[in-house]
Amino acid sequence: MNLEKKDKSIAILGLGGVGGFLGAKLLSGDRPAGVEISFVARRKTLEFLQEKGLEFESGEQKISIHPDRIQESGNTSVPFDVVILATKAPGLVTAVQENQGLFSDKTLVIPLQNMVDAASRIRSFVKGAEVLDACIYLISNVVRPGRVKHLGGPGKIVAGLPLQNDYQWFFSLLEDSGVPVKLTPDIQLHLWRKFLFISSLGCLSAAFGVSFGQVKSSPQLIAEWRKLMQELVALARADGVGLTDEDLEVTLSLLSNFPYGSKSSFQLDVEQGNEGEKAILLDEVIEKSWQVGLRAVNYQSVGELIEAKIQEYGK
Ligand SMILES: NC(=O)C1=CN([C@@H]2O[C@H](COP(=O)(O)OP(=O)(O)OC[C@H]3O[C@@H](n4cnc5c(N)ncnc54)[C@H](OP(=O)(O)O)[C@@H]3O)[C@@H](O)[C@H]2O)C=CC1
Ligand SMILES: CC(C)(CO)C(=O)C(=O)O
Repeated sequence: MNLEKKDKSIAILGLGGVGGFLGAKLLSGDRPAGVEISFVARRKTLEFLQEKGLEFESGEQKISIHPDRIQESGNTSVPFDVVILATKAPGLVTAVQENQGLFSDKTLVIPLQNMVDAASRIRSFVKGAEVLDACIYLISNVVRPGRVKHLGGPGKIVAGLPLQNDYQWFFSLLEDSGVPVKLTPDIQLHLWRKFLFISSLGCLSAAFGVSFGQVKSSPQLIAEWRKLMQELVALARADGVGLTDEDLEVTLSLLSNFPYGSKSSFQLDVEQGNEGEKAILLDEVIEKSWQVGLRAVNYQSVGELIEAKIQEYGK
């Protein structure tokens, strides 16, 4: 890859499943000398990274990785060329607000949360930086703070088209590091299709305490899942995004890509008595449906079951 004369800098904010995966890929790949990579972390993750670096496991590969710089979240002052946002959805806006030093009007910002509107929520806090709608196809979890295990998925990033052409070096670097990239004008459709899967299956599996395999083998659960997806399709259409019944069938078929015992991360959170990304995956679906005159009654029903489970497991 040819770099321009000016050096380039990349910050990853949030070093969990997604941030750790990308950090490990970028740092263990064939990185040109002019590219600096920094981690922005907090609490136990920060301590572990400072002491031991990032421990990353994928299949047979087990590596320990040290970025060029590790910064404490909330204590950042130098703007970067690219900032990857990899916190969970509920903490996204706060993380951005408390790290405004990372951004300038020359920065490209890539939020990777499972949300349909992450970019628009943070745009006013990033000092005129360009923010791309984006998502990542991956299964990668924190084993303990600072230690990340990649379980599956290519880590492919799908993003909207940047307004300027200045960022090709970054997308080439990702590709060269083994992270596939697709830039598309249809990013809203991609985000909604992903959300269709993550939100409906996450809520269903959390509400009934079932693995993906159990869902697949139960006609009754599949019927419940369809009802949730129909409510999302209606909401997407009200939002001007043309999800179709075919998207719903494709989403159903995605279950075959997962091992029988797979669980959604939302279900794992609920089983720990945590809300996890409930605000985005469930509460806002109900609220936004209401705002456009739809009644997401099936989401409301699973919401009650999930609330009871959080109370039960949280005791
Ligand atoms: N994991 C996956 O395979 C996939 C996840 N996603 C989505 O990507 C997003 C991230 O998920 P995931 O990586 O699993 O989440 P994790 O919880 O594993 O990682 C989030 C990390 O962000 C850190 N963080 C939160 N707030 C801040 C802050 N203010 N400053 C610095 N660090 C912060 C957390 O630290 P702390 O522990 O201190 O809170 C944690 O280390 C979610 O929206 C998820 O739905 C999408 C596709 C796949
Ligand atoms: C479905 C899965 C495990 C993989 O994309 C996921 O990301 C989630 O549950 O949030």
